[in-house]
Amino acid sequence: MSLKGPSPQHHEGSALRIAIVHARWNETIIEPLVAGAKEKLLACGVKESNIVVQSCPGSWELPIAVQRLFSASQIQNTATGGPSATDLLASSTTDLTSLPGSSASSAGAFDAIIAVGVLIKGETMHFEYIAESTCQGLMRVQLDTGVPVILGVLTVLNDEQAKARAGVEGKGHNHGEDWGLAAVEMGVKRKE
Ligand SMILES: O=c1[nH]c(NC[C@H](O)[C@H](O)[C@H](O)CO)c([N+](=O)[O-])c(=O)[nH]1
Repeated sequence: MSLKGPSPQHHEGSALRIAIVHARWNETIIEPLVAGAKEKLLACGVKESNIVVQSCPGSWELPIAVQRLFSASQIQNTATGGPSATDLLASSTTDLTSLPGSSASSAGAFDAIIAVGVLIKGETMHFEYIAESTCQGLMRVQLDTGVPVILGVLTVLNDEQAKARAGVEGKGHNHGEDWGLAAVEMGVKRKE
């Protein structure tokens, strides 16, 4: 067993509804990661009809793409102690629920969300800024909503590292599988 991977546990996912939100940059890596996560969801009993897959342009958009799955009333920005989204809605003169992406979607029914992106270091500092902001943003969404958001964002220094973490060309291990298992575990625990 790898020194690094999570120690395996089995959790039964037949009652879970899971969303996978993935970026479209570096799609030759994204695709196997998403497939690996979905394979493990199904292996744990999650119904195919309860797995929703959506995409966004890049990893920078992942936090807002995940957050827009929730209605404003499901987002409590308790992290800052500020007014909840409900308070803001009540005081707002604008009907925020009419804004695109703020519809009271059925996202509240999601038991966990997997956010998948592949960031590959280039010649500039762009990588660092996106990586930090995306990770902080996804952490904030999960704490604001109470719905586990599994961090499926690879932050690698070159293509070879990305391939090894997606199990591409028979190399390494597909981390998407770990993210699928984590989503089932956290989704089950959220319902306990
Ligand atoms: O998902 C990624 N987005 C990337 N950039 C796009 C970014 O996520 C946004 O989509 C874009 O800046 C528009 O907001 C990447 N690089 O720039 O290298 C990358 O490697 N991976």
